[in-house]
Amino acid sequence: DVNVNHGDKKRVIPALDLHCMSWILGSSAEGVSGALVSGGDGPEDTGGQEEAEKDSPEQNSQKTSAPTGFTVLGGFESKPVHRVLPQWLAEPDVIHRDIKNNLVPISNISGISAQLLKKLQNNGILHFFPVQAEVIPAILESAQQGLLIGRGGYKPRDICVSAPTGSGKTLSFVIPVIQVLMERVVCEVRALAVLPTKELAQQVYKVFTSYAEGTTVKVVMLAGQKSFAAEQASLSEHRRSLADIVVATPGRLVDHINKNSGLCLEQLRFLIIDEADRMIDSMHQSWLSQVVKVVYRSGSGSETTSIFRRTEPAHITAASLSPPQVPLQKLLFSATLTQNPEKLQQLGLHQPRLFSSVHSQSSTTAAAPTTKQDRFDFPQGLTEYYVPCTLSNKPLLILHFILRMKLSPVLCFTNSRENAHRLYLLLELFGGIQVAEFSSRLSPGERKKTLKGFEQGKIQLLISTDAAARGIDINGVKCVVNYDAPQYIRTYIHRVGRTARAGKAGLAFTFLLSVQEKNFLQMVVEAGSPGIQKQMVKPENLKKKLH
Ligand SMILES: Nc1ncnc2c1ncn2[C@@H]1O[C@H](COP(=O)(O)OP(=O)(O)OP(=O)(O)O)[C@@H](O)[C@H]1O
Repeated sequence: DVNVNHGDKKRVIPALDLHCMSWILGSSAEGVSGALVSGGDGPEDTGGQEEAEKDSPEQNSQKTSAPTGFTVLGGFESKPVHRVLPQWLAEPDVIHRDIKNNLVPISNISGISAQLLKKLQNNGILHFFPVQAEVIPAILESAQQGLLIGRGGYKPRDICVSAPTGSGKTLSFVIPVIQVLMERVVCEVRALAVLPTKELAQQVYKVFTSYAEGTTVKVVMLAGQKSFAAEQASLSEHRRSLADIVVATPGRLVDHINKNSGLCLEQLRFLIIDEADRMIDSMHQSWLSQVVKVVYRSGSGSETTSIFRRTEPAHITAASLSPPQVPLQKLLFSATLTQNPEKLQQLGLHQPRLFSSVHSQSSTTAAAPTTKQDRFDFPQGLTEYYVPCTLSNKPLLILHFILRMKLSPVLCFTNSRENAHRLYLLLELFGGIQVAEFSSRLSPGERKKTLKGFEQGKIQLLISTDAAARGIDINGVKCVVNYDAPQYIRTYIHRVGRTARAGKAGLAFTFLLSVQEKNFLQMVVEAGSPGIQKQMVKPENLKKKLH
């Protein structure tokens, strides 16, 4: 047996392995170097190393070098092995971060009908934000040939978009999808947007319906807002589809697929996955594989001989190129899209194209190693602060922000619904401010009413769990307070992203106990925050009368 040194790690290679290695060396040197790399660097192997070191102390003391004539390949001591990003992730199409200075007049983007341009104008949208100016033409271009794959088997590339919170990602898929579907003849479900929560589905549904109004395009929501039977009735009538676009939550979607409720996805052209990183995390529910299965159902049965059969993408052959079929294109959106290729792999993307605003020094190139933590972009108008605090002065601090600093409306996040409820009761008892809570304690109807009241300025302070952290677009939130510091960077980014939306300014304060400071600040800086400043509130300011 032999000890091989990998930098500061040692690995015992049994004599039998050495035999094998010299045999392999003769046939495939690459195989050996690969085996050694994974042996020395992979975290899975650490246990194995420790085991080996424990089991054979006398071997450890030997410090033997490789036998004469045997060369260890790879230069492990000087060259650590790094994972390299695939090119599409390492070199994205860049989206400008600065919204205000990169507005594009809506008429400059070709391919949008006069009817849609008019609607945009009526909704007060005269310019596209940078993400829209990049992504709308890309989606329109991918459907240039109509809804079918043309001769030659052209299949559009899937599109991934990583752009900050509040940068306008919703319209960047709503506009092109409506534009493409306006030209359809028969009503069939051709676009499916999947969102993680009821509230988000409702929000996206509203945007879709507002732009589909006056066209023949029909939008249906499957998010459990209505009874199952009512949703089923809205999908089809006498086997005729009543929906072009379906907006759904994964649970309800799978329910409709399993119960065969009349949701036909055999003509699905666009699969929109909003809040994509969260949706990847919920992949254990296997909603995506269920969708893909029903999309390609027509190609697997007895109708396979039909000219309009739809087959799952596989190797391209002359035969596979000839029949025209509808391609399924995936469109992914998130403010915190993972850069982890293994996670993205679960989505089965086809030649993906990434649009990202993550600034260049943080995005890794094919030659550079990936960093330990994903880096993201923050909205430009956001100013971040942390406020050192103690457990007992937190309630006084939040009152100080509202009553002294006059920062309302404030959206305040806690880490649990119990904490949200307790703080709500305490502040109600204190009196003098309009306060409400938002969590799963409330029914969907109550939640909707609360958000509306907050948006209308009837509520000064909304205390929420992470139920309102993602995607929710509440107009006029000036300030976000993390009453409880978030544990994960993604949670932080989505929470603070409820302010500083659409190029506006906003403030975010995070209350930090002294034990939390070091780790939290490190997490935020490593994620790419442009800077988080310290905001001290003097104890004497909290002692003065607040009313
Ligand atoms: N071109 C535009 N001009 C003016 N306002 C816009 C434009 N595009 C979007 N907005 C507004 O900006 C706000 C944020 O847009 P949107 O909700 O699409 O952001 P997002 O990128 O999806 O954010 P999040 O990641 O938090 O979900 C919305 O209120 C929307 O109406």
